[in-house]
Amino acid sequence: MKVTCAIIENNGKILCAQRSDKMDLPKKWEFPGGKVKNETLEECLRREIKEELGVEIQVLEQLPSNQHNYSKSKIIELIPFRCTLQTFEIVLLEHSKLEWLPIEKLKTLDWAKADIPVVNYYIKTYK
Ligand SMILES: Nc1nc2c([nH]c(=O)n2[C@H]2C[C@H](O)[C@@H](COP(=O)(O)OP(=O)(O)OP(=O)(O)O)O2)c(=O)[nH]1
Repeated sequence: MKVTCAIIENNGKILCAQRSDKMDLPKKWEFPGGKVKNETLEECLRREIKEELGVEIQVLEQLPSNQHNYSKSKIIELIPFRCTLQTFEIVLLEHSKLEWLPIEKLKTLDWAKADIPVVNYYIKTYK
């Protein structure tokens, strides 16, 4: 299953989102995004960010994907993109919490397993 996610940068901080109790991987931190349907990766990302946060984004670049096998039936290819905001009124529509963190603090969160290599790559590349 392909999943896109947005590493949204603003004022030197990165938007991190906590999954709600109703989602799978409850309470885990992630980058907002979701499953790719019949659309391009960028279309998926823009659609998901609008659905989850109510904002428009600019997509800057695609970063290396990471595959993680949560179980036999749940194998995720997480495809991250660096993004910025085009509109700024964020609303919490699906997640339980949002945090804007500086790059040095990203590691303090309890990330979904598939995100850990993505976080590590981002820190190594952009700090
Ligand atoms: N969005 C997102 N999902 C992630 C990340 N890391 C990670 O393991 N996942 C997993 C959690 C989910 O099992 C899957 C994404 O599915 P989802 O439920 O968020 O996506 P969706 O909005 O398309 O879901 P649905 O309600 O249409 O079923 O990928 C991440 O950083 N962002």
